[in-house]
Amino acid sequence: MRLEKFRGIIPAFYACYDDQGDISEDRTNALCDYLYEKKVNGVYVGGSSGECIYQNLDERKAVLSYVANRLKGKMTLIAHVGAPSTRDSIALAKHAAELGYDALSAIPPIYFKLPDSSVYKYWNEIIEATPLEFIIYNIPQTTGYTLTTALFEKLLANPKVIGVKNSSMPTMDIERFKRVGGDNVIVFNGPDEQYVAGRIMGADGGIGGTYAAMPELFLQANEFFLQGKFEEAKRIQSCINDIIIALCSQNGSMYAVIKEVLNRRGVNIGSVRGPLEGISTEDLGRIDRIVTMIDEAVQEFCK
Ligand SMILES: CC(=O)N[C@@H]([C@@H](O)[C@H](O)[C@H](O)CO)[C@@H](O)CC(=O)C(=O)O
Repeated sequence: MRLEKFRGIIPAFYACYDDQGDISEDRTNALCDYLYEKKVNGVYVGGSSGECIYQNLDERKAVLSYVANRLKGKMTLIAHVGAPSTRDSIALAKHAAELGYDALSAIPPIYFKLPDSSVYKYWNEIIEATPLEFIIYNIPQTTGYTLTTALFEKLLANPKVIGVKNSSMPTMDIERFKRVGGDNVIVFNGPDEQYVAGRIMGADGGIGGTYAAMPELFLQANEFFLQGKFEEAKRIQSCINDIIIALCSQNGSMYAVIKEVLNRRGVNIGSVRGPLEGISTEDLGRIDRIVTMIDEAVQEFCK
């Protein structure tokens, strides 16, 4: 029961900028309200989709504050606090704890290739800095570090470690982490393209970078899974994958394209920070088509 609040569809929260590219409280609030109305189970704040890597400490603290002020008590809040140094990660963790977040999460150390002992120490120092529970973030394709089941098991010896957000591509990794952790550990599916497969392999829910562009579809995929309607789940996943491929096939980065999709859906959260590329004029017409794909899929599956 304790972990029930972490199950389901948890969109990775996007960075919300004003027209000058600064963090915008109003636009952050607008994204919070949109996700609340869509009835998602929680938000994962300040991760990859939050462009954490391109924001300074004060900006990241501000985002954590704005989201907590708007959504605390309305849904589950997870703060991603991974930063280049342990010191900054701990500062973010303490800030999130003061704001009443439900759990912390962090990528492993980046840039230098560090041994498992350093990664273990880094995560443990964050975990020990606050009373909050902790979710490990395994995303080898961006960090270059792959969490092993052995290190996962070692980390789980600390009862504050409640699970892993697994963004590696093999769904077998989900099955292995679940095997090690058992029922008292939450495993999140990371690759949105295989949400349904991840659930079948044992994931308890998902945290995803494309969920907020089409929350209705992921919530419905989750429902189909829970109802044992696997044919329908497979069909909606297939539609979602067509949309994700389109989101990733433009001149602008996937996040810039998603932000324009959201703009068309009535939520303006600005664009992306360099070096991520914004959308081009040729993208505009193609984004119209993506919005239509989402609308048609919602009409077909979410009655
Ligand atoms: C590599 C990567 O960015 N993976 C994404 C996916 O949600 C990804 O955007 C999606 O599967 C589309 O490829 C998430 O796992 C990351 C995420 O949720 C986050 O921290 O923002």
